[in-house]
This record gives sequence, structure tokens and C-alpha cells, in this order.
Amino acid sequence: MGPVLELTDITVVRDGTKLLDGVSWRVEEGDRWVILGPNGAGKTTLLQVAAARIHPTSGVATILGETLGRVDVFELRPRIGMTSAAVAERIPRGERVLDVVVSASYAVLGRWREKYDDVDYERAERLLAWLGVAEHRDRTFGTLSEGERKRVQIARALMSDPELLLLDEPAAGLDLGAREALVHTLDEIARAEDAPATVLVTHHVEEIPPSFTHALLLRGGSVVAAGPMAQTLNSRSLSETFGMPLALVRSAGRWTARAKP
Ligand SMILES: Nc1ncnc2c1ncn2[C@@H]1O[C@H](COP(=O)(O)OP(=O)(O)OP(=O)(O)O)[C@@H](O)[C@H]1O
Repeated sequence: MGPVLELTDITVVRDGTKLLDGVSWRVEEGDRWVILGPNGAGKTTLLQVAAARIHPTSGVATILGETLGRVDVFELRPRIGMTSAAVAERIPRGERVLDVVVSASYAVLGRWREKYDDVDYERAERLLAWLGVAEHRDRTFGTLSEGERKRVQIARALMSDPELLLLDEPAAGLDLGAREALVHTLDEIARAEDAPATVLVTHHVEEIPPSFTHALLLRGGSVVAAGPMAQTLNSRSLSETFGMPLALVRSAGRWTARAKP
């Protein structure tokens, strides 16, 4: 089996601006990547290419063995689980939580017309339980707290048993307790025996689950460093990525960073 994702020298241009500039990146089965970079670095754009949501302007993007431009993306997308603010915005606020999750089996938002089997509902309930939000199954999505919504979205992303899981800032907007609980859950998901290759986008090294294996650092649409965590993520590479002197510390598997005086 080839790589889960392979990008070769991809560029994304919008309105004459290069949002991504010559990015090459390879994700193998079993890899768990974090993408770090400042605001506007191109992280979401990169994830959208990986999710087959946008095509690169130049370069080659191969996702799950299929090359963008030569594949029906509507067949490819259900094989990819994704959470992002943009996806969350499209979830109807009046939708029942259980339906938000179950409707992912057909890669549709808003439960209408499709028929689901008992086995789909059982899987959705198991996922909600795993994510710790089973008791909210009959609430409407709009009544949940931000942290609960993030968990429901992750359950939804896992519903179709994806081969690639993409998480765009899943901890954004969470309080400290909710963030820590989510990092723990993401760690559990990543450690699961049949876990899909996973990519997590964040601004904060504190949000990297201990079991994550690789890091890609992005600045101004270009890769500063990419590879196994131990060789890639350090004070020097992080300082270059964020354009300021930073001290990075790892303790008990978790990372913290602060500006150097
Ligand atoms: N259609 C567009 N035209 C011009 N510039 C765009 C367009 N879409 C996005 N951009 C710019 O591309 C850059 C990269 O955006 P992107 O959302 O990928 O960054 P990001 O690293 O995810 O940022 P953040 O951390 O703030 O979410 C930003 O500077 C953004 O303003």
C-alpha cells in the first residue's frame, strides 16, 4: 500500500497570491501529524487540498492512491474524515446530535431523505459514547457548548470509518479543562489499533497529543521543516516558523512554548 497522502511541489494561488508555495509532503499509514504555523501560514489551505476540497494550482496531490484532477472527488471525500470551523458552520443548529453523526455515513450535512440502518445508529451511539457526549444524543446541535460540539464533530468525522482523519483546530475556543480533555481523547483516538492516519492543525504546541509522531511547520505558505517529531520540532524550528525567539520544552510527552526574554 502506497502513502495515504503525497503532495509534490504543490502551489495554491488565489487572486495572484501564493497561499501555498512549493509544498511537498508525504503521510504514511499509521502516521499522526501535527501542522503548526502562525495565522495566515496556509494551514487550512493545505488541509483543504488534503481533504480533496480544493485542487492545487500546480503540482500533484495524490490522496489515498487517487490523484486530484483524475478522480471523482465525490467518491474520494467519504473516505476522508474532516472537522473544521467551516464544516461546523454548515451543520444545521436544529439537527439532533445523533443525526449529525449518523448522516456522515452518506457524507451529507442535514439529515433528509436518506435512510439509515440500525447498525448506523448503533455505530453513531458508540462513537458519541467514546467521545464522552452520549448523553447529548437527543439534544439539538445548536444547544451544545463549544467543547461538546467539537466532540460531536469528531464523532461525525469518524462515522464513515475514514482512512484519513483531518482535524483543523479542534481545540479552538475551548477552556483549559475542555482542551485538556480533548487532547486526551485525541491521544486515545490516535492510539487505537485501527486508527486512520491523522493530521491535526493547531497554533499551539500545548495541543499536541503525546502519541503524535510527525510535525510539519508552515510559514508564509512554505514548509519550514517536516518529519518525525523528535527531529523536526525544536526551539530553533519553532522560532523560525513563528518569526520570534521561542523556547520549547517537552515534559511527560507534552509540549510548552514561550517567548525568550
Ligand atoms: N481567496 C483568497 N484570496 C487571497 N488570499 C486568500 C484567499 N483565501 C485565503 N487567503 C489568504 O491565504 C493565507 C492562508 O490562509 P489559511 O486560512 O490557509 O491560513 P491558516 O494558516 O489556516 O491561518 P489561521 O491560523 O489564521 O487559520 C491567509 O493570509 C489568507 O488571508
